[in-house]
Amino acid sequence: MLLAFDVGNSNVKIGLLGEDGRVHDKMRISSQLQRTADEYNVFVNQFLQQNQFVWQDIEGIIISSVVPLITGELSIFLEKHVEQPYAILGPGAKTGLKINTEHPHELGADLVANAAGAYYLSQGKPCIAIAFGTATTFTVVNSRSELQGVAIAPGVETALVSLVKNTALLRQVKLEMPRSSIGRNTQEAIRAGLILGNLGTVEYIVQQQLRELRQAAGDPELDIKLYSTGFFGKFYQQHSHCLGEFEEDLLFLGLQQIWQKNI
Ligand SMILES: Nc1ncnc2c1ncn2[C@@H]1O[C@H](COP(=O)(O)OP(=O)(O)O)[C@@H](O)[C@H]1O
Ligand SMILES: CC(C)(COP(=O)(O)O)[C@@H](O)C(=O)NCCC(=O)O
Repeated sequence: MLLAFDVGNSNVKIGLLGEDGRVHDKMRISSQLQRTADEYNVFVNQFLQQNQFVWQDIEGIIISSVVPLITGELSIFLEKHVEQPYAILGPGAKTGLKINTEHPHELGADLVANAAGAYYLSQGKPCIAIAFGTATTFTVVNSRSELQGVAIAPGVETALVSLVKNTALLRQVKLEMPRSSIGRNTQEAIRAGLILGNLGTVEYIVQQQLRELRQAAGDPELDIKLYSTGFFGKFYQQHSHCLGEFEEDLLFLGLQQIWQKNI
C-alpha cells in the first residue's frame, strides 16, 4: 500500500493506494498553513487505524504539493515519526513524460501528477488533464509524450470570492447551475455570470488546445483524450460534452505511476 499526499491550495487529500493504483480510502483536510508535523502525525495515524492498517503495511509515501510551507511540515512529520521511504515530487523525478515547458522547475507538482495520470489512462495517447480546484488547470500532453504546457485560470470559487471581496453589495452564493443565463435576482445573476462564464471559458480553452495540438501534429483527426478531475470536476463534466471522462482520483493515479517509476 502506498500513502499519497496531494497538497492543494484549499485541501490536503491523503490517499491509500493499492498496487493497481486503486484508491482504498482517502481523507480530505483543509490546507491550513499553521498545522504542525505532530498534527499530521495524529491525522495520518487515525486514518491508518480507521482502515485497520499499521505502518508496516505501507511500502512508501509520495507527496505532490503546491504549498511549500505544508511540504515542509509534512517532511518534518515523516522524518520524525515514519521509517518508510518517502518521495516529494519535484524536478528530476521520472514521470514517463518529457517536461517540455520553458521553465520546468516552476511547474506545479499537481500538474505533473495529473498529466502522468491522464497519460497512463490514455495509454500513451495525447491528452489533456483538466483540474477544477482552487485554480482550474489544463495540462497538455502532446503526441510526442511531452508535457507541453498548461493553461491556468481562476477556479470558480476563487473567482466568486474575488467578486464578493471587490464589491459592496454582492454576497456569497451557492454554486449551482442557474435556471437561466438571464438572472432575475442577484443570486441567479451571479450564478449566470460565474457558472456559465466558467463553463464557456473552460470549453473555449479546451477547444483551443485541441486545435493547437492537432495543428502541430499535422493531423486534424488526432485522437486526444480528455480527463476532468478536482472538487468541481464532476459538476462541470455533467454540464458539458467536451470535458471527457471524470476521474476523481487522477492525481493519485499519476502519483502511483510516478512512484513505480522511481523505486
Ligand atoms: N467540502 C467542500 N465544500 C465546498 N467547497 C469545497 C469543499 N472542498 C473543496 N471545496 C472547494 O473546491 C476548491 C478546491 O478544490 P480541490 O479539488 O480540493 O483543490 P485544491 O487541490 O486546489 O485544494 C476550492 O475552491 C474549495 O473552496
Ligand atoms: C496552478 C496551481 C496554483 C494549481 O493549484 P491548485 O488549484 O491545485 O491548488 C499550482 O499548480 C501552482 O501553484 N503551480 C505553479 C505554477 C505553474 O505550474 O506553472
